[in-house]
Amino acid sequence: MIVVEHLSKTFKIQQREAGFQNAVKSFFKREYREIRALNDVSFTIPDGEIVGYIGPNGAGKSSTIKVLSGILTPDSGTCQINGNTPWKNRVAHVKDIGVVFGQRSQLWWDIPVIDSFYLLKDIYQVPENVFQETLRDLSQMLNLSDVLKTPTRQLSLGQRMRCEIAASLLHRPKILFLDEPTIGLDAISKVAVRDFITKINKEFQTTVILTTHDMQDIEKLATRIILIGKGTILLDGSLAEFKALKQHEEDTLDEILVNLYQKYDI
Ligand SMILES: Nc1ncnc2c1ncn2[C@@H]1O[C@H](COP(=O)(O)OP(=O)(O)OP(=O)(O)O)[C@@H](O)[C@H]1O
Repeated sequence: MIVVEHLSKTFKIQQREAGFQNAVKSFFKREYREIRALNDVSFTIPDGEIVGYIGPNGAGKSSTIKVLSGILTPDSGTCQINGNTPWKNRVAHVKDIGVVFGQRSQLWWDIPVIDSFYLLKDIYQVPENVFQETLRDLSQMLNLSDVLKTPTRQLSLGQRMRCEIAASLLHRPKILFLDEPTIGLDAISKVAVRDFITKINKEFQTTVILTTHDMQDIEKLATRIILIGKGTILLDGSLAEFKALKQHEEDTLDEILVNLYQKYDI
């Protein structure tokens, strides 16, 4: 169970005008602008749910995932995930969660994928027999046997993403945070990733929070949608409720979303 209450996070960004004079000026007097990345964010997610966490660029999606993973400490608010506060009980918390940031890698770049997996096994202290069993299952489900001996830097994006997802699940977490897991993937890889997420959710009741700009991911996977804009939760409901917001019969999910962005001016 994930319980998030009144999370807020503000970033201070250094600013200066272009040009040499302004560079010198800013060396002596720094000017900052504040960005409220999260503004009083609250939601509760029961075990086994797949939530689509959507919103425009810069809305606060990754910041939320970072707070929930314990990477970022909020300015205020609380978060309890299976009884742990992510940024306080980090060691206990990371055993419960898997995280994939589509734009970053958790695999070591120059070594074969299987070696990265063994390093993660040691980091998470996964017993040998559990590791072998999980590795076999994940390799089968994600079709990894051909790529395990390849260094990460030589993998295609789709191959790497399948390895990233496997890496996040080697310690059998109950909760999976996926930040843009299908970004840049071709149709075959997208479908493979979506099928896999559906499968682990059905088989192991894994709770999934998924951020994506691909509304087909949402349609295929999410039973619930949370819309965030300018750091504020604007909508929280079922996929059916989201679809019911269409203005014309032929509106796609993207068009419903664009209408909402316009309505909320985000
Ligand atoms: N480390 C940081 N320092 C300063 N500002 C940041 C930092 N991380 C995020 N921000 C700002 O916080 C806001 C929310 O960013 P965030 O990455 O959470 O958005 P997002 O919804 O994930 O966007 P996208 O869809 O583009 O990935 C943005 O305005 C961003 O510039």
